Order: sequence, then C-alpha cells, then structure tokens
Amino acid sequence: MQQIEFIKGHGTENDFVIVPDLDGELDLTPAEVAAICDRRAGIGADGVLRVVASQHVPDWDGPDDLWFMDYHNADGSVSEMCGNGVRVFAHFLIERGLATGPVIDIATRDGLKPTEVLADGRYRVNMGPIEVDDDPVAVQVGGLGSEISAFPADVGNPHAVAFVDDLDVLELFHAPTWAPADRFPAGVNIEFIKPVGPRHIAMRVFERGSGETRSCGTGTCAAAAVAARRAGESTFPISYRVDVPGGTVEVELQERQSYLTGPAEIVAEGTFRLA
Ligand SMILES: N[C@@H](CCC[C@H](N)C(=O)O)C(=O)O
Repeated sequence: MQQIEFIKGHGTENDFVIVPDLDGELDLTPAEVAAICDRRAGIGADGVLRVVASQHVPDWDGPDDLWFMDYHNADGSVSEMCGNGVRVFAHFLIERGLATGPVIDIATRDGLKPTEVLADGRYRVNMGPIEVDDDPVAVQVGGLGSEISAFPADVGNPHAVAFVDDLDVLELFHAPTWAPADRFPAGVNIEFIKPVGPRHIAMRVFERGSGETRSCGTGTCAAAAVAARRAGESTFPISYRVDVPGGTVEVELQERQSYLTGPAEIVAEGTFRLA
C-alpha cells in the first residue's frame, strides 16, 4: 500500500486536497482521485491539486522553473483551470516556502496564471480573457418548471450562466441538462445567478465533474462577465461582487483581462493510504 502526503485547503469553501508531487513521480489515476475526494470513504473534496515542477509535465511548453497546478475534479476528470484552486495552490506554495510573493506565476493547463498576494492576505489571480457567447443554450434544472436560457462563457474552461429569480428553489443534487446536447461536447459548468444590487450578484453552481460546490472561481468570473454583457457595460475596468454559498469574491473585468480576488485557507494535513 502506498501512502501519500496530503494537505487540505479551501477557497470560499470550494475544497481541495493538495498532493505535493514535486518531482512528478506520482501517477494518480482517476479512481485514486475519486477515492481521495470521496466524502465518506476518503478525505473529501471538490477536487485534487497535484503540485508538480513544470519541468516534469510533458504537455507544458512554457518556462520549466514554475509550479504546475495539475487539477482534477472529484470524479477523477481533469479540467483546464480552477480559479479557487489557484489561490489555494499559491497559499500552499508560500506556506511551504516553495515560492515567495508578491506575484507567483502558476502554470496550469490554461497557461500561466500570475497570482498576487495582497496585503490583506487575499489572493488576486490574473484569469486572462473571458469569451462570452450571446447565443444561449436552453437549460433544464430541478426546481424550475420550465427551461431557462444560459449564456456560454469560456474562462479557459467551459461555463454557461443563467439568470434566475430565486436561487433557493434550485435542486442541484441532479445535474442540469442543456440543449442542444452537442453544444458542450466536453461538458460544462453551469452557474445560476441572481442580481442583488449594482454590480453585485449571488450565485450557485453545478460543476462539471464535482456536482454542486459552495463556490467556483472560474464560475464567478463567467457570471460577472455575462452579467456585465447583459447589462450593456462598455466602460472598463469594472468590478463585480459575487456572493456564493461559501463566501464572497471580487471579479474585476478589464477590456481583455479579468482578475479574481478572494481568500485561501489551509486547514489540515496528513497521510492518505492509496488502496
Ligand atoms: N471549482 C473550480 C473549477 C473546477 C473545474 C471545473 N469543475 C471544470 O470541470 O471545468 C474553480 O474554482 O474555478
């Protein structure tokens, strides 16, 4: 039986198991990731963040002196990006002395994500450009009698954002479905948002590969970008406050960049027995 070191952390209660594998020696299978993330038989988490030196990542074609965030969803699938995960990853690197601030360049499947440690202890991630599609898909979700429209937004990973009048009625223990079904061949994260005030929205999310989570950083960026587009915002930069069940983050939208600011916490560490 193999024992691996783990650290548990979260960003606005989007929780992760961090697995340090600095020299890239660990080949975590989807089944092993799912076992780690199992909330009854494992540690429990929305995803796994494997920490590996970029020189040991065959598909990475950027600088070879960075830390690569190898992100996995709770079901073992991989995603291009995780916004809350990047903040927690940066916090781990600093706590371990593997990086110093104020800005850390983190390598991801969606490229470099420069992440700044702010004086108040929060982290501000340059999330890059967000592409919003004005052609909606029809989403069917539990708790609502009829279909609703959701606007696709690409934050490096795929999202669709729907406006609702009441977040509390949504039944997100079943995956929403969308039509046409071939619109997101690799699946999609679906955000439900309700305007709360000027540039202030509340959000719930059903994540691809993880189910309902208490926050999704890339999802908050998609939500803010869609809300700004539907509100006809045309002068940038602007900032949105996004309330999620696990807390609050800020999303700054510039012409061609977006920034996600929020907290990151480390709460536990130990060893896990891989079966
Ligand atoms: N929770 C993350 C997003 C994780 C990946 C997502 N489930 C996907 O499959 O694209 C975040 O904070 O952005």
